[in-house]
Amino acid sequence: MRVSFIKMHGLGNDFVVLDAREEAIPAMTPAIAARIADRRTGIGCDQLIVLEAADNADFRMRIVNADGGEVEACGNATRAVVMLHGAPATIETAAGLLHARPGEYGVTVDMGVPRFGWDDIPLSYAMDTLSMPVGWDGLENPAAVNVGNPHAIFFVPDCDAVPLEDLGPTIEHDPLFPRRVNVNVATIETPTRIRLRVWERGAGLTRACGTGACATAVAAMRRGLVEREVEVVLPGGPLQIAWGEDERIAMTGPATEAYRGTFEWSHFA
Ligand SMILES: N[C@H](CCC[C@H](N)C(=O)O)C(=O)O
Repeated sequence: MRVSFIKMHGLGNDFVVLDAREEAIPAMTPAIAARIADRRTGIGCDQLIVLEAADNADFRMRIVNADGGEVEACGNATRAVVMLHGAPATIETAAGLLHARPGEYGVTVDMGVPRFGWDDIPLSYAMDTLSMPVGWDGLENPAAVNVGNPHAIFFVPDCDAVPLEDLGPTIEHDPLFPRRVNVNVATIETPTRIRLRVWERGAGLTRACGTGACATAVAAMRRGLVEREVEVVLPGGPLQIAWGEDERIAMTGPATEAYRGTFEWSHFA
């Protein structure tokens, strides 16, 4: 069966988008997803995004990491699918309903209210999630935030100097994080600007991470390091993050369609 796809990215965090609303696609298993995402033998992407019809939303968005694991949230992909939709949208995700709208500066997504409880992250046992009494080879005292998905955030003098390709997988798979974790290393440049690199759960180093930018901005605000509206600069470019008085996070940034194509499903099944 030939399947159509759209290759998209948000600041270089790239996606293979399958629109199953009109054209049904065969069952997506973790193994099939990982084969499609493989950059050498597949199409290649950080995440696979499957759009489905939804009863109480404009559509449902399923997010599958490059390792085949289905996860709750993806900020950059949310902007991408809303750009495809071309109008304000309510999107059903495993983390709940998201609201988003295209605008002059890209797409703005209401990412909802972040959670900070140790069991909301989740962590394996109770601890202060604003400054956790843990460390890994020089990365110490992270914050933890759940923005639909779990994030650990380390504030460091120079995020570019951190060997994230080595420490990322170690922290991602630490038993402290029963659902694993996205690993963020951030440098506060000014009260309105944060530099960020992310090792993503199930995808590795990416050019950008929307949920990572949201989690990092909120953690920095909770620590009094930045204002309530900041620019988060990732390797792929900047995102604007605001944390409103209503406790909801607004993320604004670009999304890009790269190309469209088709592939033979049986090649990956
Ligand atoms: N790796 C993330 C999912 C994708 C998040 C990232 N691509 C974003 O833009 O938020 C996780 O397992 O929670």
